[in-house]
Amino acid sequence: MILTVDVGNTRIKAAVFEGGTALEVFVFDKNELEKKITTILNKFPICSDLVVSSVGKIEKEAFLSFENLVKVHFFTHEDIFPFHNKYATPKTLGIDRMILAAGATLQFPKQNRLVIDAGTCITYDFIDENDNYLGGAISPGLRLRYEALHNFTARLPLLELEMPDSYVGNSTSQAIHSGVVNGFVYEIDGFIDEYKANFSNFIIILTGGDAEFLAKRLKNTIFANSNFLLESLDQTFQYKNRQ
Ligand SMILES: Nc1ncnc2c1ncn2[C@@H]1O[C@H](COP(=O)(O)OP(=O)(O)O)[C@@H](O)[C@H]1O
Ligand SMILES: CC(C)(COP(=O)(O)O)[C@@H](O)C(=O)NCCC(=O)O
Ligand SMILES: [K+]
Repeated sequence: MILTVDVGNTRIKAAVFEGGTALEVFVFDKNELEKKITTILNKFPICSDLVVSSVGKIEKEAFLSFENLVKVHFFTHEDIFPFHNKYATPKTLGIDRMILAAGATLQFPKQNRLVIDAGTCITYDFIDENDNYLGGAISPGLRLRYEALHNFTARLPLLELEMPDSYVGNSTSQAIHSGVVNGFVYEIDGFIDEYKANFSNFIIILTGGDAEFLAKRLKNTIFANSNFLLESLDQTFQYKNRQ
């Protein structure tokens, strides 16, 4: 039994896995890390390993206090991944993107794969059928768009996510909702169309905090798997142990 932990820029997600199945998923804030991990390990005392990927401000040191309970594995660029990394700056590639690419490679062998992670940022990662990781894109996520409009202007309010009535926003708030929500959906459909035009066959994996919201609104039919990064951590850890 292993505990996987994904430290993103907004929240921490964790799951206990046994034989490839998530038994329970937890979502919490950075300042609750120590308390939550302790609670989880008390609930699942037969956990042998704690497997982490972090792109947030939390480093390996934050997990060292658990070393008397479990083996701690903090993924880094030095680990072995099941794809050929063609990124021009492999050392600066987000470790979350590497785990997503590894999960896609292991779970969907020998095909083109596009992973879209709609979290703090939207990340796009493409791994071709020969297991070459080619790169993708990074753009602001849904919440970040609302916050950026407010933080970098004098007159735009900070709004909570709401479905716009129309693409023609007829008030300041409707114009913001249209720009943020429709812009977010159009961008992702636009990228998918671009990949479709260039690759006859590929699978799309949609994940991240906004995946469920997004899946219902895309023109392209895609199922959301909010736990894909946690599943990929489990699979990449099993892969590493087979090497
Ligand atoms: N309770 C919540 N707190 C923060 N963000 C949330 C929450 N529920 C949904 N979201 C959405 O999730 C997105 C962040 O996704 P998440 O996967 O948590 O990010 P990260 O992996 O970067 O930490 C935000 O754009 C926001 O719209
Ligand atoms: C792009 C990211 C900020 C996404 O983080 P997230 O939205 O998952 O919190 C992260 O993958 C990162 O810090 N990447 C480094 C740059 C790169 O991947 O090229
Ligand atoms: K992301």
